[in-house]
Amino acid sequence: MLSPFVELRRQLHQIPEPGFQEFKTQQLLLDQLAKLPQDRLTIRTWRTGILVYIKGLNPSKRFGYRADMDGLPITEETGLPFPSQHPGYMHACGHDFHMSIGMGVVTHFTENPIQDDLVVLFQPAEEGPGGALPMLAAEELQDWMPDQMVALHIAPEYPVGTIAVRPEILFANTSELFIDLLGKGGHAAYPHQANDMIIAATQMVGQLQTIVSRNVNPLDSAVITIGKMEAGTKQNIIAEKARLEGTIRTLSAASMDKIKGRIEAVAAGIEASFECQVAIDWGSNYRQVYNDPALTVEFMDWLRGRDNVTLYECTEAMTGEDFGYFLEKIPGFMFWLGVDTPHGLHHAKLEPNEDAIDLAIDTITAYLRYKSS
Ligand SMILES: CC(=O)N[C@@H](CCC[C@H](N)C(=O)O)C(=O)O
Repeated sequence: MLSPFVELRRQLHQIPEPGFQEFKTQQLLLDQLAKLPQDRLTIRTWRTGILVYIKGLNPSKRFGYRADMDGLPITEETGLPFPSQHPGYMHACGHDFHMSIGMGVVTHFTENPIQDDLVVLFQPAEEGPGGALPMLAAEELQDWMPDQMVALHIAPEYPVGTIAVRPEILFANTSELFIDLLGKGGHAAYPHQANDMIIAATQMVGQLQTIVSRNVNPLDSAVITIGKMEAGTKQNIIAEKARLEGTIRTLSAASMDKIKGRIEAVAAGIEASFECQVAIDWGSNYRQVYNDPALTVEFMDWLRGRDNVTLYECTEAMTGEDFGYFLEKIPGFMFWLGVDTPHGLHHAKLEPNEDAIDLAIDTITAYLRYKSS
C-alpha cells in the first residue's frame, strides 16, 4: 500500500506547471489541506502559492518549512506509469517531492502538534523568475514571518537515507542571461550583402566560454552556461537575428560583478567586429544559499544520533535556489535529500526513489519536535 504522500507526489508529478502558473498544483494542495483537521490550521493563498499556519500548543517561536512548486519545460522520458499530463513539462527538479514532503509535515503537525507554531510555505516559480523574493514581501506573510527556516532539495547522486549538508554556502549566486543579436538578413548566396547573426552568436558563445577560464580566479568557482540558442528561419536565408539564453553561477558576489562586466565587454567587441547590435538582459538573480553555521552544525550533530539517516558533509554546489532570499532574512538552512537516481536534476529521465519521501517527513518532523521541546 502506497503512503498517502507518495500518492500525492504521483498526482503532482502529472501536472507540472510553469512558474506563477501552478493553478492545478495549488488547487490539488488546497483540496488536500481541506481534508485535514482544521482546528489548528489557517490557510492563505498568495498568487499561485499557499501559506499554511499550524498553531502549536504553547508557542514561543515560529518555524518555517518551504517547498517550491513549479515544473520545467522538459519532455518527460521516464517511462513511469504516472507521467506528466502536460506536454513539454516535467517535474524534473523534484518539486513534486518537495511539496509532498511539505504536505506530510503539515499533516503530521495537525495531528501531533508541538509546542511552537509552524508555517509551511508552498512557493511558486523557483525555476524562474523567482517566487521567494515577492513572497517574502507579500502582505500575507508579514504577520507569519518564521523565526527559523528549513528547506530541502532532492539529490540524485546520494542513496536514500543520506542527508548531505554543510554550514555556510550550499548553493551559488545566480543570474539569468538573455542576449539578443541583431544584424541584417539576406540571401544565402549573397553573404557580402548581409550580416549573419549565426556567425556572430556562435563566436560570442565561444568568447563567453573564455571568461571563466581566463578572467575568474580558479579558486573562486564560477560557471557560464548557454542552454538555448535560437537563430534563422530557413537553410538558404542568412539569419538577421539570434538569441542566446543562459545562466551565470558564482560562489562570490565579486565574481558575479566581474563576469557581468566581461560579458558586456565581449558584447561590445561582437558589436564592433560584426557591425551588429547586441542587447543583454540579466533576467532574475538569486542570492546564494547561505546556511546559518550554528543551526546547521546543531542539525548535523542531531542527525548523527539518528539511526535511519547517514549524514554526509558535502561541498558547495553551483545550483541556484531562491530559498537563498529566505536565508538572507531568516536564519536556517537547506539540505540535500538523497534520492538515488542515475539521471541528474533537469534530466528527462530523472526518477527519484520515492522511499525518500516518508524518510524526509520523519526527519523534518522529528527535528522540529526536537527544536520545539
Ligand atoms: C535547484 C535548481 O536546479 N535550481 C535552478 C534555479 C534556476 C535559477 C534561474 N532560473 C537561472 O537559471 O539562473 C538552477 O538552475 O540551479
